[in-house]
Amino acid sequence: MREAATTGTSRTYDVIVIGAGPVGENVADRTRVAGLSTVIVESELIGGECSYWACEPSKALLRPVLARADARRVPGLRAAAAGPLDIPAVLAHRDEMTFHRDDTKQAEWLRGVAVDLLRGHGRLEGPRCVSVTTPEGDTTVLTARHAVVLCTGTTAAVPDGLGLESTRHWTSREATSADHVPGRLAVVGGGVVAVEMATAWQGLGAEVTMLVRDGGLLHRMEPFAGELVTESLRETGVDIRFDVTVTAVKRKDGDDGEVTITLDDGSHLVADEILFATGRSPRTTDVGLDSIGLTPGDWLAVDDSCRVTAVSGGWLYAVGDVNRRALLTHQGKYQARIAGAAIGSRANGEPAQADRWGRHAATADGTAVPQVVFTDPEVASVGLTTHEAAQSERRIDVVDYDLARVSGAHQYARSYRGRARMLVDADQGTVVGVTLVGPGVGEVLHAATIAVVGEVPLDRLWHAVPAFPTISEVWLRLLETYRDRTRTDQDLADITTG
Ligand SMILES: Cc1cc2nc3c(=O)[nH]c(=O)nc-3n(C[C@H](O)[C@H](O)[C@H](O)COP(=O)(O)OP(=O)(O)OC[C@H]3O[C@@H](n4cnc5c(N)ncnc54)[C@H](O)[C@@H]3O)c2cc1C
Ligand SMILES: NC(=O)c1ccc[n+]([C@@H]2O[C@H](COP(=O)([O-])OP(=O)(O)OC[C@H]3O[C@@H](n4cnc5c(N)ncnc54)[C@H](O)[C@@H]3O)[C@@H](O)[C@H]2O)c1
Repeated sequence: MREAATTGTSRTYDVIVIGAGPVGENVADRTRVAGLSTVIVESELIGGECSYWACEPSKALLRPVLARADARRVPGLRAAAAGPLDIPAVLAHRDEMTFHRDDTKQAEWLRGVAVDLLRGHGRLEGPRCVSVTTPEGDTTVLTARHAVVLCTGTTAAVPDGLGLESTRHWTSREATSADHVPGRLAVVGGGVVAVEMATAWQGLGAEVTMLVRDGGLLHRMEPFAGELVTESLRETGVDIRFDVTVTAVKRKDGDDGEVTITLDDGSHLVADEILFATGRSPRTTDVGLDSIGLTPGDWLAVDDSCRVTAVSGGWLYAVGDVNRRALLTHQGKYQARIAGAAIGSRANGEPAQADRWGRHAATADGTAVPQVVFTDPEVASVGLTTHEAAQSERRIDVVDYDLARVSGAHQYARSYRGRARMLVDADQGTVVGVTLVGPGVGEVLHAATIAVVGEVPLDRLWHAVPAFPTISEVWLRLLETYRDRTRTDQDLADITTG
């Protein structure tokens, strides 16, 4: 492969990546490993949303809250963990985890893997052509020999019609970077950001009210997940109001005053801050989609190798959040490894292995996306939910187990509350979905992911023995429950007679 070529303010590379979030970084690494000269364009910070305003800071805020909740359930620790959290220490830890929003180390990493970095805003100017406007206002034109990869991620979506353009409010960025605990925080939304941020800020001392338009929290997951999280948030003092819509938001005395929120039932709520955790929009409004016949602001549909399906010539890829397949860092990085390898093979004239579970197909996006929601209790899921299974053609058996009956859970916490569900494809005899809700279940999830991705027959899973006494023993209990339930009349006759 050829190295980068420079003429004046024009440069040619094999691959141009726009957006140096976790996904763009991984695409660039993989195309470089495949021997392709690669440039990455970043308009803000290398590391993207995840490193500075999403995964990392949110988990740094949540960790002390969840650790304290866990400690309070361990006999002998309750009194020691009764006190308030050391807020300056928590916020300082959060700032360390986000490197004080300094991306020097990430830039060094890019240099180390021989990826060129161009800071500025990238825009398509037609097939394989990208212009980059630097912060100083200069423009560089880049041409790609093989591929342009859009990894521009998403921004917070807020409702129209509330005048939010001129009313100070929080989105996920402010909720993860605030430097003080608000007295009263209203959280609009009932999805993942809403429940995590309500957990964090209530735990840090705010009085949180959740305003949820729909009838439950975490509505894309198994209903018992949202129910258990609701119960627990309410116990910690969060006021959760379902089936309400915000109709007006007004701040007193300009930017600094309290905010009055009007709801569609005519009631009002006064808070110090209001967080809109109401989903995401793709960052495609200003990336030159119109120059290639696409609509600015749209999500970018891709095939399993992450090639944009609406563009001919096979040169444009969209990887990570921006393709809407799974808005999760780990899944975007998985796509990045696959797309990077596919670009490498295609550039070398080799056919892509894009069949199901092939090297160049992000097959797991459709069957086995793991997710952990860091609430108390945690929610961990992979594969199908019961609702999704009902839409499929498959014959599915649903197996439930009360996690409180697992020995490891008893050891983990007194009065452990949790629940597990396993979905079995009755014809294949394999696990196609697992949801676990309970303290500490996040670390148990990967076994489920392996079972689903590996399509491990239940007959073989019996030989995967969970250590005693761990929460993983839930696997044995789920298998036993399924076995006992699916015994045939003949089996039962054999048992009673012999
Ligand atoms: C509060 C919150 C918590 C989350 N927690 C988790 C979690 O615990 N686990 C998890 O898996 N996921 C989590 N997510 C989701 C996760 O943040 C995203 O899935 C992930 O950041 C997507 O990575 P990405 O690289 O596709 O996009 P991003 O991280 O958004 O990065 C895109 C990059 O592209 C740059 N860019 C955009 N347009 C241009 C342009 N025109 N020119 C140059 N550069 C451009 C941006 O500046 C940015 O750096 C969370 C999200 C939120 C909001
Ligand atoms: N731990 C994790 O893995 C983690 C943590 C945070 C975020 N994320 C990812 O980030 C993505 C975005 O999360 P999110 O919570 O912003 O989105 P979401 O789609 O999960 O939830 C959005 C919520 O806002 C509600 N809503 C939408 N429009 C509304 C309106 N106009 N008024 C009132 N309510 C409205 C929806 O009903 C829903 O409850 C998720 O897809 C998730 O995968 C992951």
